[in-house]
Amino acid sequence: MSKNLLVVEDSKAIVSIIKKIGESLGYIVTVAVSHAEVKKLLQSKTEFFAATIDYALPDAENGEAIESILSHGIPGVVMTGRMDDETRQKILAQPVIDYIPKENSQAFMYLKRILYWQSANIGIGVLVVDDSRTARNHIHELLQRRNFTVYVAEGGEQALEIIKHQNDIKMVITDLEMPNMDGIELTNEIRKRYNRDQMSVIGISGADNVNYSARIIKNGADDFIRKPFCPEEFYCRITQHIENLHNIERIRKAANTDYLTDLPNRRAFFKEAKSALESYAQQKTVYGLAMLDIDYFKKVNDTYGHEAGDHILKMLAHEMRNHFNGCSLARFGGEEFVILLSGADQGQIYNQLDAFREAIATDEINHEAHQINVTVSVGVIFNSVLSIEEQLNQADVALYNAKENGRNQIVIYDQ
Ligand SMILES: Nc1nc2c(ncn2[C@@H]2O[C@H](COP(=O)(O)OP(=O)(O)OP(=O)(O)O)[C@@H](O)[C@H]2O)c(=O)[nH]1
Repeated sequence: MSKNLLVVEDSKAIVSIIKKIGESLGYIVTVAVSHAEVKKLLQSKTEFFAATIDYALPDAENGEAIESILSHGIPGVVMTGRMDDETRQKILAQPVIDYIPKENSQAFMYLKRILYWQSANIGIGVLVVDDSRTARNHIHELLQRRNFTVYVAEGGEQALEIIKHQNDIKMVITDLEMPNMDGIELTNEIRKRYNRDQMSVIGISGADNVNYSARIIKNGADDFIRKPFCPEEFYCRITQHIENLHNIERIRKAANTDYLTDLPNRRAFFKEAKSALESYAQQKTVYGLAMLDIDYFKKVNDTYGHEAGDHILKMLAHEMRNHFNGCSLARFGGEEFVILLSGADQGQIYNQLDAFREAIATDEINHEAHQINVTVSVGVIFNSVLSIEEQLNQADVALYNAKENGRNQIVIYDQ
């Protein structure tokens, strides 16, 4: 669902930039050019997810709009042309999401990141570990402003218990000096279970010991923040680490996904299928491994064009997801797909595959002005003790036979 963003700004040029940024991130943007307009909007029924607030407005030159907005529980990012330390301190003394000096175009790039993460942070868990309640509460409050789901622990053992049960946790912020298990031991324990691509660990300490920062990083943490810290620095570092995790996840997904159909690719399938076959063998589950290929696909491309061919591949993947929900699916390349499915017995698996074959043969796929019919041939192998590669070869032999026999049919590999 789209979220409302309130943009408080009296410069038309800046309004237009922030509006574009907000809309590019899917926000519905409402603009107020004065404090009077802000007050009016705050009386309305619109619920604002966040606000960007210009510090100086014609009728509120000293940041009065900030308090109005924050007092309505709306998280606000303050944008200001004033660079003096007094203004900065005054703004940061209030519970704002962040403060951005409008120095150059980088300020707007930074705003875009904040607005993106303000929404994307929902659902990301961060665990705060500190034996001091005051310190815990302070960090908890800072993280909540950024919409993270915050968990707290008083020490290392409790932290490990929470991590075990909450799989949304992507970051742990830990104090270093704690009784029983300290931050360094905790970091070590976390790294035995999660690598740096999976969870970020940040150490925090107010101790004078200058070796702490290097020590915790050498023990597996990603960063160190010295207390007392200013919220600005805290937010910059947190955002950077969350972005790193997100980028790694994106790269991993891209490496394992077929760009056209969004199905797992060959590499991802092998990994998934190997562990599925192990568990089928242990539990004596009946399964079928099917290779599927679109018939005369070259002719489809030649007749309707490559785009129509792409559309058919996407539609076929969509239908596969509908028919084989919960099974391992993949596009192996070209017009070739793989399905690994379990069932009560071979007959039931065969019928499931045949229902799919029939649905594809019956469906008309609309592309531009054309209604296109395609059929698929399938080769399937049932439970086997051979390696996955060999099983796939045998399914491929069966697929070849299905093509030879006239296509639009399923052939079972005769073991
Ligand atoms: N549109 C589109 N076509 C693709 C893609 N990948 C492979 N192809 C086409 O798929 C066709 C496969 O042709 P062939 O291997 O001759 O097989 P076929 O025409 O389907 O014939 P049979 O498999 O024997 O029924 C070729 O024309 C490829 O260009 C793709 O990503 N998009």
